Amino acid sequence: MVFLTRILFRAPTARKRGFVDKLRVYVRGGSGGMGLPKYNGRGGDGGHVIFVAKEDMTLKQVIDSTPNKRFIAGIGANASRRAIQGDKGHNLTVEVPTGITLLTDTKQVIATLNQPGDQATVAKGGAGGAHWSDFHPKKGQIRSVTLELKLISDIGLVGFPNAGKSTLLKAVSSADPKIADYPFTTMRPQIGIIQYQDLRRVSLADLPGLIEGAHHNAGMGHHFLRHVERTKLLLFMVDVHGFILSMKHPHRTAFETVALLMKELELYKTDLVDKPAVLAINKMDIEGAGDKAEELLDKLDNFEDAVRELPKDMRPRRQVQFDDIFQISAKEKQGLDEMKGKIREILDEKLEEEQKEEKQQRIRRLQKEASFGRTVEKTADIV
Ligand SMILES: Nc1nc2c(ncn2[C@@H]2O[C@H](COP(=O)(O)OP(=O)(O)OP(=O)(O)O)[C@@H](O)[C@H]2O)c(=O)[nH]1
Ligand SMILES: [Mg+2]
Repeated sequence: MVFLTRILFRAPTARKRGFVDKLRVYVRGGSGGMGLPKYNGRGGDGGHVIFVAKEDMTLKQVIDSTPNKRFIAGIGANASRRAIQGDKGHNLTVEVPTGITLLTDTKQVIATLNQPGDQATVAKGGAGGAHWSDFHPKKGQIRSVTLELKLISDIGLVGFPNAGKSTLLKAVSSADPKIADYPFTTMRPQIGIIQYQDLRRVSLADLPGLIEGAHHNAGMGHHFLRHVERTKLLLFMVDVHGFILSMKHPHRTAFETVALLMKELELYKTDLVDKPAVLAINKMDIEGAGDKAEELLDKLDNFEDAVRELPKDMRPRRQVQFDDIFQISAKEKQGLDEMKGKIREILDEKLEEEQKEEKQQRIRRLQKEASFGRTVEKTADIV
């Protein structure tokens, strides 16, 4: 029993399983080369450290390739009698996963590399010595950079532990996640692909379960929520029977888990609450589920009143508006086809809106360019 309790309450970290989604590295641009006063020679500039996004790359591979996590570019060559202009130091190009955000120690974003081939200079080389610097070279830029990986997926699954998220992922995609009857079975995000009959593919990310206080690092913490930041749709999932972490913890009803999920989301980032979202009420195959689902739907319909009945620290400030609510059994594969169909409609609508918006932006840009062209012509006429 003592052993079991330990398993249940240890807040596991994904790192233990070798999954890395955050990495801090040291980067240094090359120093410039010395100038040569006698011949007015100029030292070569130091090389830059450049991060470039590559598809199918993991942060683990970055560590494996450079275990000391230090990336240093080449120094510029000194000017000499034979080479008045010293050679430039070589740039160091480091391949990193696509979907990486690069941050300074003060959490300022240096760049986000969303597409394969996107690149960012993370440490500039120092200028070579020349007459304007008294022939003294400059040092290269030195800093620590944190690489944060955000998975790219169409749909992000958000739910308490044991809600059945992994069971759903397995039921609707070819992914084969671990499923078990204890909390925090999933310890790292995993993506599955839902393939529709017309071959349209939609990706679904299964994340470790969230519990109340996740923002204080309870359970697995809420840092995995970063992986839903760029999803197009949030799929909330609740066990219709609610959740209990252990006998020592209070039982939370399905409505309470929904409210707590909304709260954790807004505590992580307020604008996550505005993302399109749907709710899956799971485990409808178990006896008594119908009444409990009714109760939940009722409370969602009267959200403000229902929330007021909750203790203050459990109340979300804002309500996530669900575009649709489904009653399913992930285990028995009931209601999944309908849910998949509706989800696809929502995603397609969103895609259409995005394309329309892109088109309008293009038109606006072209109109702007055209009116700029006219202005230039008019100016030319006047001259
Ligand atoms: N009766 C029933 N059991 C289900 C259903 N969906 C999942 N379960 C069971 O619920 C337990 C938890 O399922 P998981 O899919 O591992 O839950 P999870 O949300 O991924 O949990 P974490 O990874 O811990 O966050 C397992 O024992 C599943 O077999 C369902 O629709 N009906
Ligand atoms: Mg799971």
